[in-house]
Amino acid sequence: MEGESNSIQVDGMQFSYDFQSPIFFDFSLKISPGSRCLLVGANGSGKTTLLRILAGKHMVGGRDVVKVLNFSAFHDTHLVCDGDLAYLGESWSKNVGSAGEIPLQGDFSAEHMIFGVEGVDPVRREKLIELLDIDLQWRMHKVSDGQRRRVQICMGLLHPYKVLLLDEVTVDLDVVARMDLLDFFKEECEQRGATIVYATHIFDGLESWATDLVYIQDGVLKRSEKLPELPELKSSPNLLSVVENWLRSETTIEKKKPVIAPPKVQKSSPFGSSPFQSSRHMAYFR
Ligand SMILES: Nc1ncnc2c1ncn2[C@@H]1O[C@H](COP(=O)(O)OP(=O)(O)OP(=O)(O)O)[C@@H](O)[C@H]1O
Repeated sequence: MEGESNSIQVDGMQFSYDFQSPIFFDFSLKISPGSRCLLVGANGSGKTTLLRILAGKHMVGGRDVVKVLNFSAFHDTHLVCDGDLAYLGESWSKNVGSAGEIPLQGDFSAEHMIFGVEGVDPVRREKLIELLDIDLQWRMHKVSDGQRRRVQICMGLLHPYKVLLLDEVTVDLDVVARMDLLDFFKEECEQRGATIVYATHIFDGLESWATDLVYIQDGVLKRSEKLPELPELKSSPNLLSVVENWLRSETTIEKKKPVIAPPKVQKSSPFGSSPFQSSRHMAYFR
């Protein structure tokens, strides 16, 4: 089967928040194993939404529409439970700490947070603590945003994922931490065949880091290319100027037409019946 060769495969996806018109309409994407794929696009183009869908946080379509490692991102919960699929997104910055998306109240040390994750290879844990220069005595409610972010990243990487989804997680990191982390990710892809999708607006040092580039505009896939083969990169000084040119020359995409009427809420189902609607309410139980 063709899908087996891709770490991520999206076929004809449609997604809308609540009863709004679809952000994604007939959206398809393939990402191969070992890729370090940059996901770029203007603010509001759908990067976070796409990553959250890939992370299994929204139910979209049927089992075959959004596949990660050839399993359904939403339905096959073992992807996340076994650590094969990891997602690093929303910042903990406004919370003391966090267990997934649940904010924690209280005085926790970095050690308490990191060593609270079970079933972890101690060598990998030590490596990450060292890489991210984490002081285990840090009190999570007193550290800086960047220090808190390091603990969040460390916890998210403790299990050796096969697919890692990153939603601009390096934004609070200093340049040394950022570059060290990018090197670590590269090593993970090259040595273990891990696949990384990284949504970012910061392109420093990424020309030689990324293998693939996906550009979306208003939920539409505009480009999906191998980075070394990107023609614009041959005539531009860097990736920043390539992406800047793309975003500056964006013209309004004709509004996508919803193909489904807003579902009538049926008595038998509190959530309506359309398989295309967002099912965030279900994600809350995960
Ligand atoms: N929870 C939500 N409910 C309704 N609409 C939403 C929700 N989250 C995002 N949107 C809308 O979906 C669209 C895509 O948002 P998304 O956050 O995916 O964009 P993005 O590309 O990640 O943007 P940024 O670069 O600013 O992070 C935007 O128009 C946004 O207003």
